[in-house]
Amino acid sequence: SRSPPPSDSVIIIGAGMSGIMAAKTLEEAGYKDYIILEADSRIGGRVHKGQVDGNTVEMGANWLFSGGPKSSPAHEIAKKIKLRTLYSDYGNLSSNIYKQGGGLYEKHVVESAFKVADARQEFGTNLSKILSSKKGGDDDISILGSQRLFKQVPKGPLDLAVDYFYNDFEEAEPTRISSLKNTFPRQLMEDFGEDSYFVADPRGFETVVHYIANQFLSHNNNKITDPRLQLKKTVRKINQSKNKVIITTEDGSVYHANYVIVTVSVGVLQSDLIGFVPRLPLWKKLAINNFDMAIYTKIFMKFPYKFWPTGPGTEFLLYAHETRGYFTIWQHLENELPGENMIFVTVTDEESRRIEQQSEKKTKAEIMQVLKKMFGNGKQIPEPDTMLIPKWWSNRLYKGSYSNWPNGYTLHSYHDLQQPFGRIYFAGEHTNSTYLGYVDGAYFSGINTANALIKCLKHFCEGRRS
Ligand SMILES: Cc1cc2nc3c(=O)[nH]c(=O)nc-3n(C[C@H](O)[C@H](O)[C@H](O)COP(=O)(O)OP(=O)(O)OC[C@H]3O[C@@H](n4cnc5c(N)ncnc54)[C@H](O)[C@@H]3O)c2cc1C
Repeated sequence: SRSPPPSDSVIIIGAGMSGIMAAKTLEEAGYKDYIILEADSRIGGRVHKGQVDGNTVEMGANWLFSGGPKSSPAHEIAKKIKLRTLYSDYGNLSSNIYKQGGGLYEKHVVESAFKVADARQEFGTNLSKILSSKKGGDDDISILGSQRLFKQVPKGPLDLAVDYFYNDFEEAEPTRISSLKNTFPRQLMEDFGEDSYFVADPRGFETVVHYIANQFLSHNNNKITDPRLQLKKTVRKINQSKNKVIITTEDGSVYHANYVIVTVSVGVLQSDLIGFVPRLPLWKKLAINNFDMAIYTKIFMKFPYKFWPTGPGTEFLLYAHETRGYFTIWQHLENELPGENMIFVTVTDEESRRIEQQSEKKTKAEIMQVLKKMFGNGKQIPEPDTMLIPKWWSNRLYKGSYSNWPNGYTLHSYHDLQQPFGRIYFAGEHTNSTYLGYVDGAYFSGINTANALIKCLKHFCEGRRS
């Protein structure tokens, strides 16, 4: 276009929860001159259903939370649209932990391991509160560091499996890495509650994002027709000058606007998918590259028949191996998808990276070994008919699952991560310090960043120019 763009035009990069909420916030404030550029052929981003032989599973976000003093906006919408969710009951886990070589640990043995894990967490949470109460102080320690200080470092397969369940199952990174101060207490659970509900609806969790989008983008039969949403547009360059931004996509399209909101994951920002002209300043590059993108992988399997226990109190199972995080956390899907003979295992971090790089055949063989130990009991067990291994890390549009705050990363750096640079604003799960890593974090980040931009359009711009 030859004519100069109107002075309040905005481009939003990414149509995940944060991008959709940023657009909605602009729209409701009367700023309708925006375009959303999304690389994928769908909206929703990391809220993404998959199919296993016709059964819907959630490859990305899966749990919603409740029972706390505040309510989770994602959960509220899920209730409104009657999304099917099932309460995750971990209460019987002490009867469901398998030894490395097979057989269950005795309940009382596991219960004392849980007691120690609870004590570690309590010590860590108290220490974290002390560290946080020092205003402006940068003192922090890793979760593992706090366990050392408590003279209670996990060792042995059972203790490692329990520690992995308490920590990595949520942060998706090892305790050696995660910041104690910025992890405990887990603010999301303090606010929204610890009761977790597993989304199991054939429409998928992503219906929540669609529901929001349909409130302000024109649509027809559930398909968004609004020309301001442009799918299959992978942004490769953001060129910023004094008066505007020029955005180039992979297919050669060029877009002009006055401001841009970048909602891609911190993993994508760490990659070279999007080139910035001029380059991002050092303070911004440090903030981006010192933060962590964790990896969390659910490997879904459908078998010809069930050879694991079903019925009350059996949904969650742990496998305790001497290698921390080696196919530790299992969940069967008998409640969600009865009669479908489905189960999944969760891996994180280096195990996720390893599995993404090796053949499915190799992964299947490893899993069969584990399943044989857990449930074989000398009997033959069948191979899965179908496996689904999401590859969040290899996918250039995500480069991981969700962000995690590493020990040593200061509040000052975090502020730099959130800060706009000139006309470039940042949103996304990783920019919400309260609910970092969650769908609700993405939700609020979209609102907050759009509001900061609206403030700029109205009177005052925060964006540092160098
Ligand atoms: C395996 C897994 C499990 C999870 N479990 C939970 C859970 O149980 N509960 C929970 O609350 N949260 C969970 N999360 C986290 C949650 O899914 C995310 O925090 C949230 O969805 C992130 O939203 P976002 O808008 O910040 O980012 P995204 O959803 O990543 O949106 C960014 C969008 O930008 C697009 N994009 C990337 N690069 C470009 C480009 N160059 N040009 C154009 N578009 C681009 C992407 O395609 C994407 O659609 C999980 C995530 C994963 C992956």
